[in-house]
Amino acid sequence: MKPEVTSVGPLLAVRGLTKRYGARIGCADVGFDLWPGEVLGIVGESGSGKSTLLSCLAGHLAPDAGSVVFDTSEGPRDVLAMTEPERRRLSRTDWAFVHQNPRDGLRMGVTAGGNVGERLMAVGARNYGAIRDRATDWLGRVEIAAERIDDRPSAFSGGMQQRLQIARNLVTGPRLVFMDEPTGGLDVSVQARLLDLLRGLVREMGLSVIIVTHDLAVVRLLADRLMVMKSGHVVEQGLTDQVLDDPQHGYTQLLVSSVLQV
Ligand SMILES: Nc1ncnc2c1ncn2[C@@H]1O[C@H](COP(=O)(O)OP(=O)(O)OP(=O)(O)O)[C@@H](O)[C@H]1O
Repeated sequence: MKPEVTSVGPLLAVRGLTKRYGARIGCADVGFDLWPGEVLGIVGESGSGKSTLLSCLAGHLAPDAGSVVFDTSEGPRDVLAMTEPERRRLSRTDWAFVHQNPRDGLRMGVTAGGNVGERLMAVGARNYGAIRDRATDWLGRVEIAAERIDDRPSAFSGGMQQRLQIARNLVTGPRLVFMDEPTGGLDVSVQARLLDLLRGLVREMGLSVIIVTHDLAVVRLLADRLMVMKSGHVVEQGLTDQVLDDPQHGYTQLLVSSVLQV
């Protein structure tokens, strides 16, 4: 019998990632490993470089230096050295990206069922009935009533739109999910419910996630590990509870004590 091949390395290995905007630093010399099933939170005040870093990692922005090695099904590959079609394929199959604004991650002119179903079609699903069944199932998992399947997201509340974006992203079982302030821009009560839902899905699916947020409550609940950014640099990283309960860097201490308005 052939031995099962199991991956032994990190899912994502990032080294020396640097992006400048002219003389201004976006992010500088960022490095970390993300292991399968791990949730990494990236926190820092506004302008600290979180979005720049996430955009570079997800291939939306070309960094000036560094490497982002992803453990593809054919072995580790530097994402930055991939061709555009290769990267697009990765974004459709192994990767998912949950935007802060659901409008950036949904097709507003397509029905809720279509939004979820077209992701399945992008990875090869062809049977209409089976696609609709999977879409219905996923709407249920994100607490959207099945009877809304033929409604367009423009008829949904902000919270529903965000849950639909999550269903669209997770339906194909991605190996790595990027999230950019997924609970930002929502009412506090809606945020709490969404966070609960996300936590359930992350645990149930054993997702590997990189999540950017300025909200420490979000990472406290979701992230195994935390990276704290200031002025484009990582100033502290470690296990979430350790970093939040016993911050070593003065900047993290300020963040945690809420002296800094993030
Ligand atoms: N397109 C751009 N052109 C020039 N400078 C930029 C651009 N985007 C970001 N920056 C600068 O890069 C630095 C990091 O910004 P970035 O948006 O990554 O931070 P952030 O932590 O995500 O902030 P926020 O939480 O407000 O989104 C800031 O100094 C910002 O002014």
